[in-house]
Amino acid sequence: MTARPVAKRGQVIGLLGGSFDPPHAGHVHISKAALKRFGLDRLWWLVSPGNPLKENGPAPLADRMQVARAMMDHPRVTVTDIEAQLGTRYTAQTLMALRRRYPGVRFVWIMGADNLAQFHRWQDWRWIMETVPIGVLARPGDRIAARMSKAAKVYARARIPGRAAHTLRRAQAPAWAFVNLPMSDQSSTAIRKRGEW
Ligand SMILES: Nc1ncnc2c1ncn2[C@@H]1O[C@H](COP(=O)(O)OP(=O)(O)OP(=O)(O)O)[C@@H](O)[C@H]1O
Ligand SMILES: O=C(O)c1ccc[n+]([C@@H]2O[C@H](COP(=O)([O-])O)[C@@H](O)[C@H]2O)c1
Repeated sequence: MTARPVAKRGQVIGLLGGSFDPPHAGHVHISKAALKRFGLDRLWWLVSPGNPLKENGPAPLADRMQVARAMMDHPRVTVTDIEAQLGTRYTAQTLMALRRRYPGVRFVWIMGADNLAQFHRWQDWRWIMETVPIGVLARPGDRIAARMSKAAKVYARARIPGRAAHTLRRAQAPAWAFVNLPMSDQSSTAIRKRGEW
């Protein structure tokens, strides 16, 4: 386990949860874009003990952490295994625990478009929507599915236009923004399929 990340009151911290099995250039790309487009002070990579919706468990957490650290070298990004420390796996539980441990810090959930498309399958997804602002980044093949998703429809009125994405940091939930950006076609599945991990 690693040291718990430090955060100051008033900071706006983006949370990029993921299996990172393995981490890749797409993660680095969206992290830099998220910092900029959503006006985040910091971004934490929450390297998950295991996605609760995925049947096959990922590679050992220590291996994924090591590669993530080597790959994501940026002064405002922290790679952490805090979910394993908190004993949480579902995002709603993680957010509850983080909000308790970091009073005065504003958290923004960050995800790729593929996750918005499936978001309504997550545990307590409405609570997540109504508790933290959500920043969504375009991903090849998933933009339409994301925009047509149940979560996008149910919370259509809470959508902030992409050009105003920088206001997400101060927005009251429910609030979400979808930003288009030059897309990366990198994926962990493809890397695993090629036998490179
Ligand atoms: N190329 C990409 N473009 C946009 N978002 C991405 C990209 N790769 C990953 N993400 C986002 O980063 C977060 C963590 O992704 P994850 O670790 O699952 O990688 P992945 O490539 O999606 O893995 P897998 O193929 O195993 O599902 C998710 O919110 C995912 O949507
Ligand atoms: O809470 C849930 O029900 C839930 C269901 C699926 C995925 N998540 C989270 O979404 C993030 C992205 O997962 P993944 O496996 O696509 O990288 C990661 O932090 C998971 O814990 C969370």
